[in-house]
Amino acid sequence: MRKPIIAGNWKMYKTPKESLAFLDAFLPLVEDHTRDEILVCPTMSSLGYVLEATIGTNVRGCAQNMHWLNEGPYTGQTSPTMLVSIGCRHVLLGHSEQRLYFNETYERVNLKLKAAINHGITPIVCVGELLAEREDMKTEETLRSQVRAALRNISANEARRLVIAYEPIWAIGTGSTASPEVAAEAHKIIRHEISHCCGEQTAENTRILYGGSVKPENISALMQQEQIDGALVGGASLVPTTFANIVHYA
Ligand SMILES: O=C(CO)COP(=O)(O)O
Repeated sequence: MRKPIIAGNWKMYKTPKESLAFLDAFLPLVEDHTRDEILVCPTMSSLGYVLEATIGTNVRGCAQNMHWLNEGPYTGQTSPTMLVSIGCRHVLLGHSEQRLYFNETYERVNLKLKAAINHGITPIVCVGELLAEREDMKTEETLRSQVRAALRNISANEARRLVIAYEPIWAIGTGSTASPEVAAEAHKIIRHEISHCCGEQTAENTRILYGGSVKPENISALMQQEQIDGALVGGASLVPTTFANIVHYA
């Protein structure tokens, strides 16, 4: 059984004060919820506050990125040991906004993935095709090569905690969600490639989340697909009641 994850990616929104105000409103709305793991991913400046405010609750704070080394002359970066030191046990890796605007590559995602695993941090690796790739019938090829590059030299044992997020770039922030069938088809391709890289059992156990214009109105149809094990929510996770509704309708 794969326990679903509902994660809210706050991107570059919310100061520490706004993050804490969100949690004040949100935590009571989901406090009895045990069916899914619930994550929020604030910016680095808010992460410590969020981690502290969620101690003893069913919500966890997740970093939006990290470096693969423990320390060094890398301005602007945060290391896995630094995340662990503030109690952070989840990280997003290879988000499309990192890939599109900050030259993130799957070679680096692979290094980060290994570092996360070595530090006991659950990695949520993002993959997903551009609209042009979908239109050129290159979705399968793109997803397979992304998964293969991210999972290079990762053993089945290391991939135990792996989570993948399928986020088609054409669905992010556009309001046009992938249909449940289209998403499920992509998840099947991803699961197949995981099986290729790390074995069938790993593929069966890996949670694959869908992301891209998830809202309270479309979450339950998406979650009805056997292949879809949760959601990575952007814009709709910024408002406590909206995100709580997504958690409840999932
Ligand atoms: O990028 C996303 C989550 O990581 C999706 O963003 P939206 O839900 O705003 O489309």
